[in-house]
Amino acid sequence: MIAFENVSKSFWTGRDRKVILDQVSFKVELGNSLGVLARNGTGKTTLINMMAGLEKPDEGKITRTSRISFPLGFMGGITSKHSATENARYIARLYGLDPDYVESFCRWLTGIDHYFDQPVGTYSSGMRSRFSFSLMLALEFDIYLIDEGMPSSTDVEFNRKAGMVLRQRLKNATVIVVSHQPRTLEKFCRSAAVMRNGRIYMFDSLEEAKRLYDYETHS
Ligand SMILES: Nc1ncnc2c1ncn2[C@@H]1O[C@H](COP(=O)(O)OP(=O)(O)OP(=O)(O)O)[C@@H](O)[C@H]1O
Repeated sequence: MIAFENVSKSFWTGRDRKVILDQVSFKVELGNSLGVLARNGTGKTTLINMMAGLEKPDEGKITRTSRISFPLGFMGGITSKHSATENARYIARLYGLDPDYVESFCRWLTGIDHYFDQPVGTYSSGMRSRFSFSLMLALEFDIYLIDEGMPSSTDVEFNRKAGMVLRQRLKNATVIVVSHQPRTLEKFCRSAAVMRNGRIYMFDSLEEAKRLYDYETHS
């Protein structure tokens, strides 16, 4: 479970305050995957980072009682000067998992062959995003945090394997996706919310959320 209680967050832009959340309260229970619709620049990444514990609220309380992933695509835990092998084994130890399992899972999923033993700094952006996604899937969380859908990979074999593993994980896991596109949320979510003007409006279905979002977008 993730619960926000009276959470506020804003940034000083040099001229005024950009309000991301203003006294917001909501809860995401296990099994109730949530999609949050928000227009670009409203604070999607900030919201996901707060759920992951990467950003602190200015006020209020965020409670996490489950194993919550880092945001999909987040490279913060990965060191560029070390190889994928070293990173995978180190991160496995941090999470109390078998390093042999995590290394071989990531090798299989990324399909980057001998580059797996080269420094991550030498990878293309596609290779990096495949590696960080494979790590997230190797670690098995209760709640997966996804910012704007799947990583854009042109590797057909990776997309096939990653999609298969993700579907398997989602049978037991809960997903929170933030996106500006309702289509991204359709695949994953049972309930939906709209984020705008520092507030989060919760709905039981994506259809209801889309009505408010479309109204906002077109008005
Ligand atoms: N550390 C920061 N300092 C100042 N302003 C920030 C900071 N982080 C984010 N912002 C501002 O807060 C707003 C929301 O940023 P955020 O990246 O969360 O939005 P987003 O909805 O994910 O954006 P996009 O759709 O463009 O990816 C933006 O105007 C951004 O410039």
